[in-house]
Amino acid sequence: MVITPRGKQEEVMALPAKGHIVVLGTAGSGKTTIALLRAHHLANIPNGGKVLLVTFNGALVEYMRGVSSSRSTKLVVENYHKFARGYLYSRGKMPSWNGILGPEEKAYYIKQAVELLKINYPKESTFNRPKEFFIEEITFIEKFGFANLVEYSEAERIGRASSNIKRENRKWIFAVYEKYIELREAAGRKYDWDDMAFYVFNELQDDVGERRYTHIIVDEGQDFSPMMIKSLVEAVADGGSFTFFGDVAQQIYGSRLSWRDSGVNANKIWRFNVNYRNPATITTFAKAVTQNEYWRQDGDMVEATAQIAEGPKPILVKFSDKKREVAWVVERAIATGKTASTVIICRNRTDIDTLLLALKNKGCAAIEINKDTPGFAHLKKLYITTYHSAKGLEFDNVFIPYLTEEKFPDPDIVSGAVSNEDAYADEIKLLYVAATRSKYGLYMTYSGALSPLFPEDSDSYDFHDEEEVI
Ligand SMILES: Nc1ncnc2c1ncn2[C@@H]1O[C@H](COP(=O)(O)OP(=O)(O)OP(=O)(O)O)[C@@H](O)[C@H]1O
Repeated sequence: MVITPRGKQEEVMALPAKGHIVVLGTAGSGKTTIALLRAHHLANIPNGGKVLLVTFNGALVEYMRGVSSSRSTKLVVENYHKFARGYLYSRGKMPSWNGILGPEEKAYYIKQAVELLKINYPKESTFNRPKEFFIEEITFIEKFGFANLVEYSEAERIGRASSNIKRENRKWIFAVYEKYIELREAAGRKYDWDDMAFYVFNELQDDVGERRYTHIIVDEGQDFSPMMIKSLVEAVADGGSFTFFGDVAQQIYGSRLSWRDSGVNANKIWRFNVNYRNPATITTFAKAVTQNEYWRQDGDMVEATAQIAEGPKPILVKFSDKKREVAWVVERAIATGKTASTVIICRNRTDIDTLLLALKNKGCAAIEINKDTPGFAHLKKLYITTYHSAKGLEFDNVFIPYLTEEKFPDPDIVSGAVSNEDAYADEIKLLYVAATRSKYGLYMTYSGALSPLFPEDSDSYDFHDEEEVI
């Protein structure tokens, strides 16, 4: 389908190919579409330089590759970590074996660092805080890229409801961070996934060589850390352009940090407020999600003021047990998947496995979408995925099972978080993302008690008991 950019989309397409551009848009407002179209446009400038289109989600990288039929050798689409590894490798800073520390090992070394400092400072109570607290705080230091204690001490600690740290105690946390780096290096690991961007940025600052990319475009930018954005801005060639597309309502990777702290310097912020994907019935439901008590308001959020599509009101069905719930979801999803693209969105692997098995028993092999899904395309088929991997994608019909208190918010996330409020505020955005994937139908189910993250506004959906639908 050929898409003609409209309104503000058209204005963004026509912006000059230099400087910084920021586009904030509501779900379905064409951010990805315009990111792709602009990337092609820039890559086709005669004698122009190369273009890098970066997105967070691997499934979306594949989707974008699939959507762009006219492949230009000047356009590269990849996720941030591929870019970061490639760049560090090109500078001789990436060990050929895996030099990146995974999250579990990171947690292990941070714990070790705390234990070692405790021995040296037995009276310091900061070291008695839970391990999760240190992991979260060190990740914050990494994502911001504080180079020293002074920078860290002066920073406002944003995006966190509880456990404020007294400024005078930040030195202890920074000491844990430094000890962690020391232990990590002794084990031969140069980076973890959260601080690679810091090293990329520093390396770029020393790198006087020619930049590979003249234009860099970021899609789903709300989930990039300030340091990731900073490093991409730094990677642009002189006279080139950097364009940021994002939606703060869809920030689902728990960092709660703002693009505003990343050194992007745009004269004007473009706001896309026309939703081309969701019917008004779904934008009304999505809005009700943002009015739940656990949702944190953000001035950068863009509300949909107009919709193009039409569709039925979302439904919520209550079942007496999970078995019946799964049976209904499987039967209905198989039926709609025969005539329209349909997805079942789950919170975790276990739920996906349960549903895959139930689908298989009904003779249906659903297509699983994950970060490695090659050449994903939205055919008239049944797909299954997680909330996280559904990000950026769209389907005619969306099924969201298990919206029960017991499963959503995910109890593992809540128990591993420093505060319940933070975990709830992160989890509720998953529901917003999942609901806004739908171009037509939205079918939600639960058994037992309804999730506290579900909208309180019951006018935004139709409620049914199982007897009414079976
Ligand atoms: N100008 C347009 N005319 C017709 N359709 C459009 C237009 N712009 C976008 N669309 C369609 O709207 C849908 C949503 O677009 P897109 O996925 O780019 O939005 P998005 O802002 O990236 O959404 P999200 O943030 O929710 O993932 C797509 O099906 C796209 O083809």
